[in-house]
Amino acid sequence: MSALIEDYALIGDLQTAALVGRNGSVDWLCLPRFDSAACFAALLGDEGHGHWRLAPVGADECAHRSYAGDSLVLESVWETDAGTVKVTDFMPQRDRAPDLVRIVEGVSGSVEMLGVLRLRFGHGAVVPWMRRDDDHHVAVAGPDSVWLRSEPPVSTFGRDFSTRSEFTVEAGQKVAFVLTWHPSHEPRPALVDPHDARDACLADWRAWADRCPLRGPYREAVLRSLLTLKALTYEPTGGIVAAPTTSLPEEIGGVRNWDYRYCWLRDSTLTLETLLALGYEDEAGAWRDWLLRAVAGDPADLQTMYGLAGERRLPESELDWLPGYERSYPVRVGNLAAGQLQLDVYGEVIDSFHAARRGGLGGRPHAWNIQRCFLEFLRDHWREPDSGLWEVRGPRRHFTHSKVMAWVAADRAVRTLEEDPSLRGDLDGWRVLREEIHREVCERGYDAERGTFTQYYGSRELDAATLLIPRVGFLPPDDPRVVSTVDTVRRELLHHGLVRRYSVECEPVDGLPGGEGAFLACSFWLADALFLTGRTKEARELFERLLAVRNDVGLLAEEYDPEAGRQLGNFPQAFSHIGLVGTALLLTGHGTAD
Ligand SMILES: OC[C@H]1O[C@H](O[C@H]2O[C@H](CO)[C@@H](O)[C@H](O)[C@H]2O)[C@H](O)[C@@H](O)[C@@H]1O
Repeated sequence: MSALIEDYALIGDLQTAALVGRNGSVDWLCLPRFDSAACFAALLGDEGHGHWRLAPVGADECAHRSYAGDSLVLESVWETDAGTVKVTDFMPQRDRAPDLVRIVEGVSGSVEMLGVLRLRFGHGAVVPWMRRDDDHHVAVAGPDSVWLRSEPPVSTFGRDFSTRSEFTVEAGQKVAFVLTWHPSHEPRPALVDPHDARDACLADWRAWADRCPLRGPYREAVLRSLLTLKALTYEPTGGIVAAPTTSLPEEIGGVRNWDYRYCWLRDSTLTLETLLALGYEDEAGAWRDWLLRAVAGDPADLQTMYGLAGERRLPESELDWLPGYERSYPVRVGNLAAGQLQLDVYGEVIDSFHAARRGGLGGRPHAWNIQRCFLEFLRDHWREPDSGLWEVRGPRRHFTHSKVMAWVAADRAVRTLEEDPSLRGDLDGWRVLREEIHREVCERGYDAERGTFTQYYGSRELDAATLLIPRVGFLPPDDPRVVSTVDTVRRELLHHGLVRRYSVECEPVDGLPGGEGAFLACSFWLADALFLTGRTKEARELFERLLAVRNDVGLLAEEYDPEAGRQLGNFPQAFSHIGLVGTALLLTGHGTAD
């Protein structure tokens, strides 16, 4: 039986990230980048697919754990009959090879410890050769090499295709393990001092967190979300991944298992707006520059997602040797949705440029050219059906949310021109375009009989994405159509107090078998819509309910099964954490609808 998704904590070095279970096992780690093959893939299989457990002999789970202050340095405390130990796990921010550091510290008594390391490169498929070299245990297979050492050296030996470390820690003693990856054709990189690295790592994260201006009741939750969003950033390029995992299921045992280790324009532009709203201009600027590089070219070739450096080919395939999280099969890498037409993306990107300008981020001369090209593309294509923000794998439709976001694109472009007449653009033509889209959405996307915006033209289905209509400024919050849409979505998509993105009961629009949990980002959007339509108390209650869904270290997956009380989907997911920060800002008077 795998650990629960919410049993994991995240550590990372701004180029990749690892998931550490409450049982002391690192069950997921891709090296050297987020989108590289995993060398620990037990998350999607079992220990034989690679993991590294470090725990007192015979103990199941740590007694409690937390991050050291506002950092990504994880401290797990183990209480045993023989004494107490603390294990500190982190990945030093990188200026060289990636390291995973685990420091065991005796707190009281004398505790026997066991480390079991099973490296399985190639997403759990490749068993490396091991050798000893210069106080290290070295694993090599093909392009990958991993070096393990401990300070002080402890008894470490091979058994059953694993590397075991057996030692005892007394109160006050420390044993530090450092696992270092590097390309196997290169010499071993310089050694990192684990204790100095810990201090530096803590100082870096704290300095970053200190820049958050938000005070008050939600500061701790917001900061953890911000730290998580920052941890999903690939620092060398400024790209931001949607989540560090692939194929954590949206339904246990189901097929809705996708690879999120890529940079979605939608998720990332929302991350940028979130960071910018809190003054994190460096990250926002790095993302904006990433975006300008990634999307350069014909606007018709715009993808919904890219690789960490803007790579375009992300072919989807199935890893048939991995059984999947709790047998949720297939495990996929790559993502077919990259090539879908999703019209909302144009609106999100242009909106983020608009937010960046208003947030004081200095312009880039070619940024406006790209927006103009996008607008011209939309003018010719906005009437086409698309796959929508939910990336349905069924037929393309005229999704109401996609058209609303096409309106956002035109609206922001018009407003930018009005604010800065020195820019070139077809102001009159774009005003007409904005008006045309608005009229059509109100005529064809709104069901007057039911009193609600619908998922797509002519459908009776609902879509929680229509909750964003007041947030993006398409209609004012007190418009009766907005108020009744919020009520209808709340009545029909609410599932044990949280919101489903759409109904999957009868003939699902997404073309996929099976169901899924409540969608956490949509649940935050309902809280926003309730707040904007004046129902502050209900908004706050829903927000508090959502805060309670976070795991013990403040992390959220994509979805939640309220009946089973379990998190579902890739973890931790940027979309959910963006939702959390957005709602907290609204509730505390720091955010506004556009
Ligand atoms: O459910 C079907 C789709 O699910 C994934 O997309 C979802 O995650 C994206 C990243 O967070 C988000 O941008 C999108 O709105 C979500 O629907 C998956 O990546 C798709 O391939 C899949 O069709």
